[in-house]
Amino acid sequence: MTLYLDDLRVRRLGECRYDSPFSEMLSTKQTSPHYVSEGDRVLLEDTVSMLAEHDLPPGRVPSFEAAGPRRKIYFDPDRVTAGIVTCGGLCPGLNNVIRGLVQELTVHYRVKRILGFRNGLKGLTAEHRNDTVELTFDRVRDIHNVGGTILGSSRGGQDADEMVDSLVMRGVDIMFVIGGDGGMRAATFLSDAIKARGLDIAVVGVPKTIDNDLPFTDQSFGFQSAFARATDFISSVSVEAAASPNGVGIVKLMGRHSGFIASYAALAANGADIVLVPEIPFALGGPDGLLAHVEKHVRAKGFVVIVVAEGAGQDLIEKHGLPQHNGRGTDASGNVKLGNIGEFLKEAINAHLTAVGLAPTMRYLDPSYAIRSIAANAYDAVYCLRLAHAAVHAAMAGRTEVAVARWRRRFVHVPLSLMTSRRNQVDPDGDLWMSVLETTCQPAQFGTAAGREAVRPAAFSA
Ligand SMILES: Nc1ncnc2c1ncn2[C@@H]1O[C@H](COP(=O)(O)OP(=O)(O)O)[C@@H](O)[C@H]1O
Ligand SMILES: O=P(O)(O)OC[C@H]1O[C@](O)(COP(=O)(O)O)[C@@H](O)[C@@H]1O
Ligand SMILES: [Mg+2]
Repeated sequence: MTLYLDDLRVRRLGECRYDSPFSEMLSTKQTSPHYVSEGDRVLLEDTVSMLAEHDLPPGRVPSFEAAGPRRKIYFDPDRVTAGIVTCGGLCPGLNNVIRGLVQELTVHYRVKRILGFRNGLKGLTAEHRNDTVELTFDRVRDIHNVGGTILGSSRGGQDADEMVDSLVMRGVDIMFVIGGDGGMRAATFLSDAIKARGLDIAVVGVPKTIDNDLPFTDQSFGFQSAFARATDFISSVSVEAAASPNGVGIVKLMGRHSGFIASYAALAANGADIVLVPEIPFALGGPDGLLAHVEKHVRAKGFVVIVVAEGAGQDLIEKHGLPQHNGRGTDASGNVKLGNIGEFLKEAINAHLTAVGLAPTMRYLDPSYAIRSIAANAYDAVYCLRLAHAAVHAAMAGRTEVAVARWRRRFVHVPLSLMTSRRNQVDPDGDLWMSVLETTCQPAQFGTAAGREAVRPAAFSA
């Protein structure tokens, strides 16, 4: 998808007429290596070759509006009501973002009314719209020390017009939606419905995903805390596998369509022999298949450690798996329910090693919720706070249909629709995956493309 400057422009509700509380601080600021002034923009691309491909004058190259405070703002803080909602799966740092939004709104902009809608976007339905929490700084002061979200979250679709009715009835001028791809999509529908009615309500998204699968953001908040926690489980199975006869350690980590957690956790633990991600299909059987590779490790050093992302190898489960491992349908938000690749591998490897006379000791861990329910670490705490600052500045300056993100280390405004225009995935040709291959020494692929189709592993032969 080629993006042009106009695709990256952010919608504004109108002219900014009020002095911002930051106007004095900003009066002498200009772009420097560590600051982007409000009149400047941040490049979408960052290599000479990519820029050269466009062959455009500097003012036309694709670029994002920089996030941050403006000298003039759109909303009169005295008359603003802000709303906050968290939706979708949990992720470390949700409470930090809520706290940061409330702190910035109340301390600097002196906004007096902030409503927390409960249990995700369900909280904006007619049935639940009056069941809100008044968010004051006192109420949120200590919430960043715990995981989860004080507002609750949920999955499942809602009617956009009903949600707009709720915002109107509760007098909300600015709505902050902290959510993943589903939440960003819902925020886009909400913005569309607001625009169709000609209402003066800003919608600002704070992208949240433990899977790190949202585009136009270097890494999503909470991701670092989550993969750091995941390394503990890799270490545990490594210790167990190494101490057991023919030990096989398997850790299944979250990552529905993107193997970032598995890749980063494996790099951090630096103890995995094999990493399997949804982006790179693999074959089980055959001389260069996964099972042969596992066997090689067990024969050579007595054990093997495998890190697998939950979305990996779904084609194999469909084809060779036992019915209890299959995925079934979709969840309330329309996300596919995946087959259990961890259990599938456990049985396939157990059967294979037993068949070749290496009866294994299997050590399997599925820490899923244990890694996403924790509090944010120090790095993510800072990141969440800065995203919250950016979101409040964007909203007060009348930006709408926008998400705040960190792109190439700068905080920027990304049009909401772009956040769901593609999925961030581990690039098999990218340098992250190269690092995984360098670290694990696993082959670039298990089985040839043709082999992946044709080879049926012995363990699952009819
Ligand atoms: N296609 C959709 N249409 C309308 N609303 C959606 C859609 N997908 C998701 N949503 C809304 O976004 C919320 C969160 O989506 P979900 O996929 O569960 O999590 P996430 O935001 O983490 O990806 C859902 O509760 C629902 O309200
Ligand atoms: O059991 P739940 O709540 O549906 O969550 C499971 C899924 O949530 C995820 O963490 C991602 O969810 P989000 O898109 O909501 O961030 C996946 O990795 C995982 O498959
Ligand atoms: Mg999602």
